[in-house]
Amino acid sequence: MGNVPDTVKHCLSYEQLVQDYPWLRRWLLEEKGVSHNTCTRQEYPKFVKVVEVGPRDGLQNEKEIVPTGVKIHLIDMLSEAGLPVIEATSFVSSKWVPQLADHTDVLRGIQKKPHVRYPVLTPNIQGFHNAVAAGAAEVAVFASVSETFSKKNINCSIDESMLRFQEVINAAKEQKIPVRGYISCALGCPYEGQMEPSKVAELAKRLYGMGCYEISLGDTIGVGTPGSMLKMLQKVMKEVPVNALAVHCHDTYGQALPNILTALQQGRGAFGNLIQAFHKLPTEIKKDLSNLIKTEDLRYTGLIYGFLGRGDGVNLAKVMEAGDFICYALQRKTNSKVAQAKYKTVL
Ligand SMILES: CC(C)(COP(=O)([O-])OP(=O)([O-])OC[C@H]1O[C@@H](n2cnc3c(N)ncnc32)[C@H](O)[C@@H]1OP(=O)([O-])[O-])[C@@H](O)C(=O)NCCC(=O)NCCSC(=O)C[C@@](C)(O)CC(=O)[O-]
Repeated sequence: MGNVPDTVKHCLSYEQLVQDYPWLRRWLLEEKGVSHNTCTRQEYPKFVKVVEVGPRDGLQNEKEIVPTGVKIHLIDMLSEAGLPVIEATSFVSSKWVPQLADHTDVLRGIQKKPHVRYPVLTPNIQGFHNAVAAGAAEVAVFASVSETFSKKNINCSIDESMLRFQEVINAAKEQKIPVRGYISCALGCPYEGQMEPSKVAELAKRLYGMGCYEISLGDTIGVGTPGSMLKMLQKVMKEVPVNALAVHCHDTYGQALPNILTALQQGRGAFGNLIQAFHKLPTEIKKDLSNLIKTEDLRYTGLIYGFLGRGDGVNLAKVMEAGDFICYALQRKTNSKVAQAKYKTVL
């Protein structure tokens, strides 16, 4: 591609720029000897699955208990918006996460749509049994690559957590219930700092080997960059098939979107999201710096770059309505850029 700098070559809207600006086209051709036809776009997967985690991850650390009816309505609105997977709640200890103590009522109260999946988090066999009794048809276990984080989050070592998860996975297999596996701190831990990509890969391999159908790699505190994401994924992809990987990006430093785009360029097909509400995890673990990428923002980018919106049935306006609803219920201002944008006509 001649002397076109990498930054331009990799600019996602390069083709559009060249089309829109004849002087740029002429300059490239005459000065640099580059025909615009030789420039290619970055490739994205044809299909990207969005796992909406707002009702669980977004709400789990709200100090004031959100009424069960609000949670149910939020999930129903997200179902109406056409999102294919909505993580509904967690079957964890109410002493650890009081906000989600109403997990059974939430799961029983929502209007389940036939084509929508509603996974729930289950840290152990007790959580699994409770979840199944409440009607869960899919569950997720959540490990961490950091020993300290594991202790603080689920009160056991990584090895102990694996024994618990194996128990959950075995029971789930018997009932033909699919299990997702999360790995927290894949790009950094609030206690231990940087994590070795090879350790993430090893843990991902373990969880996948144990029977998780998908491994979601969590940038739990949002410290990743496209560079560290790429490095980590390259290791993990050697151990787990690419179509069984997902990313779950927090946006502490505003890097979630570039990190997701980097992952998508490697072929990842799924990632966790959050509609507009602020995201907070147990304050001790995440302070309130971290917030997940907003579904509206991700979807907007996806529509523009073409990796979302190809007849997948997700309605951005309805996702935004759900965001407005939960922000109103929590009396928060949205921090979604798309929701804040004044001019909506482009949508
Ligand atoms: C794992 C435990 C339960 C261990 O907690 P523990 O205190 O070690 O549990 P235990 O086995 O010693 O039992 C103590 C009590 O908890 C009860 N208990 C035991 N298990 C359950 C259960 N499943 N559901 C309800 N109750 C339960 C058990 O019955 C007993 O009750 P008691 O006899 O005292 O009345 C606890 O540490 C816990 O609930 N942790 C969850 C914390 C959490 O949800 N954190 C946020 C998750 S988000 C995340 O991890 C990151 C993610 C996924 O978003 C991705 C990313 O961003 O990286």
